[in-house]
Formats: sequence, structure tokens, C-alpha cells
Amino acid sequence: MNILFYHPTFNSQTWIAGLAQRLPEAQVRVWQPGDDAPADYALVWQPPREMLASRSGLKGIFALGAGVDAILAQEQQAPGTLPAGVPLLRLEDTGMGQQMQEYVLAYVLRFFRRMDEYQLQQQQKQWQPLKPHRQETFPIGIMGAGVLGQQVAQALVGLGFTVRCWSRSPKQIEGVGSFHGRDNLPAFLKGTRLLINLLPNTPETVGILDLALMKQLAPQAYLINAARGAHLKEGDLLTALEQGQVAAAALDVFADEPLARMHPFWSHPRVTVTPHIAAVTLPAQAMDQIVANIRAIEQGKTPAGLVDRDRGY
Ligand SMILES: NC(=O)C1=CN([C@@H]2O[C@H](COP(=O)(O)OP(=O)(O)OC[C@H]3O[C@@H](n4cnc5c(N)ncnc54)[C@H](OP(=O)(O)O)[C@@H]3O)[C@@H](O)[C@H]2O)C=CC1
Ligand SMILES: O=C(O)C(=O)CO
Repeated sequence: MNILFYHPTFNSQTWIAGLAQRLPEAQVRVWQPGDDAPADYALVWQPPREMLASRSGLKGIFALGAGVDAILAQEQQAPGTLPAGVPLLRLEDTGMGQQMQEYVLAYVLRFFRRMDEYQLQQQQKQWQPLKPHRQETFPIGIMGAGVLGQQVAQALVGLGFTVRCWSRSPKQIEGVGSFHGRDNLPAFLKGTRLLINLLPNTPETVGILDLALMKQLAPQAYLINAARGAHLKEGDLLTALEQGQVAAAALDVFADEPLARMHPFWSHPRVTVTPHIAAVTLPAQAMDQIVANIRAIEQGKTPAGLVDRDRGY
């Protein structure tokens, strides 16, 4: 069994050694330009087109992350990047669920306890208690109720918040209100005081976080975007902040990353910027899942994390 590995920044030796330990029967190699030797599986993130194009014999391509928008966009821009008919798989959780719970809870509590405003008051040496928000009037809405969204919802319910989620198909999540489909998006948004985005970036969801959507939220709403920058109309958020429709935002992802040094988000008093760190790929847990999936495929079983290329996630 031959396995190819390519990631622009990860330490490839960590992955080569970890895969060899988990799959001793495999020969694992880092792809180099010009390498067209046979391979059964490829583990990739932002692969150069030549790595996989017209490569025959692949039984699976593993994206080294949860979101596959980038690799699907590569295929759109350079057809053949992903050989047709080869299963594309993504990481499902592998430690990203807990990280996302931590990230989102940090900002939910920052906004719910008005710590963002106390931080601004401190800069003015202002000793001024503020009227606390109350959970009864602070409903939280999560866009995306998949692997990450559900874990975040359960953590928030555990803290006593009222939580609703929005997904493509109906969901049954204990203690969480469920809305699905575009027709029910207004009902999901109505009254939502804090909105969390955990959607995949697809042709249906790109640009979904625009001013029209923000205006459907409760006044002085909060936004946490930990999904993709492509979801957010950045200028619309600045307008919503200026108009008071949005009180504050925590953003982990941006239309262009790294965020340009001159971007207004860096200095905006009501915007918090983090450098796409909400939930990172953890090699050990990722390799455990990938190896389990390889073994499933070898045994003719259905692996976890299969991507529907047409659907985009
Ligand atoms: N900032 C960061 O560090 C990280 C960001 N991410 C981002 O988080 C995203 C979510 O990850 P994950 O939870 O694993 O993904 P999943 O595929 O498990 O969940 C996606 C959810 O979005 C819903 N959805 C998809 N399309 C639509 C639509 N058109 N309308 C309504 N709902 C829709 C799905 O609905 P249904 O269940 O009905 O199919 C599902 O509930 C990733 O795609 C990635 O972009 C992920 C990891 C880290
Ligand atoms: O896994 C993902 O999709 C991420 O955004 C982590 O970088």
C-alpha cells in the first residue's frame, strides 16, 4: 500500500512516522514535483494540481481538515486536481469539536458578561457597572448543526443558554430548537441575540452573513464567525456595527487570510480578530481516523467523512 502526503506547512515527518506506526504495511512518502509513482491514498491540504491530476489507482483522497471548500475550489479552477470518481474524505471532529467548544464558549461568555464593554471602559479608566444580560433574553443561534455545531450547541445548553440551530435537513438535538432550510431561516434568526456560524462554505452558503441577515437578528446582536471568511460580507458587518444592529463580533476567518494589515477589522473597537485558530488539525487524532478509514475502505466498508462533491461538504 502506497500513501502520498502533502501539506504546505505541517511537519511532514510527524505524519510519515505516525502513519508508519499505525499502518506498518504501508509505504508513506511526501509528494515531490514529478512524483507520478503509484499511490493508493493521498493525504492533502491545498495540493498542487500536478500531484493528483490524471493519477490512476487512487482509492481515496483525505483532506487534512474539516472544511473542503478550498480543495473543491481548486478542482473548479483547475479541473483534474481531484481525479473523478475517487472518494474525497474530510476530518470529522478528531479533536476539533472540543477546540470549537472552547473557542465559541470563550466569546459567548465574553459577550454575555459584557466583558468586551468592560475592556473598553477600562481603556477610559471608567468604573461603571453595566446591566447584566440575562439568559432568558439572550437566545443563541448556531448556523450549521453538524459535527461541530452540535457539540457547541450541547456545551451552551449545558451552561443554561437557550439554543437554536439551523441546518439543511431537520435535526433532533436534545434541548436545542431546530430550524432547517432557507424558508425557515427568518424564523431561526428572529430574536437571536448571538449568532454563531459553523456552516461549510458552499455555493449555497457563500455570502450568507450579509446586512439583510443581520437586520433580522435581535437589535445589538453579537456575531461569532468560526466557519469561513467567504460567508461574511465584511463591509456589511462594518455597516451593521455602525448602525448598532450588531454590538460586537469575534471573527476567526476572513475573505483573505492572513488579514491584510490595513484591514479595518484590526483596529475596530467592537471586533475581535483571531488568526484562524478556533480548531486546528491534531495530527494524532487525525491519523487515527484516517487509518481507520483506510482500513474500512480496504475491507469494502463505508468510511466516515465522505464528502458529497456536488453538495460541497
Ligand atoms: N475556524 C476554524 O478553525 C475551523 C472552521 N471549520 C469550519 O466549520 C465548518 C463545519 O464543520 P463541521 O461541523 O465538521 O461540518 P459538518 O459537515 O459536520 O456540518 C455542516 C452543517 O452545515 C449544514 N449546512 C450545510 N449547508 C447548508 C445549507 N445550505 N443550509 C443550511 N445548513 C447547511 C449541514 O446541514 P445538514 O446536517 O442538514 O447536512 C450541517 O448541519 C467546516 O466546513 C469549516 O468551514 C472547521 C474546523 C475549524
Ligand atoms: O479544518 C478546517 O476546516 C479548518 O478550518 C482548520 O484550519
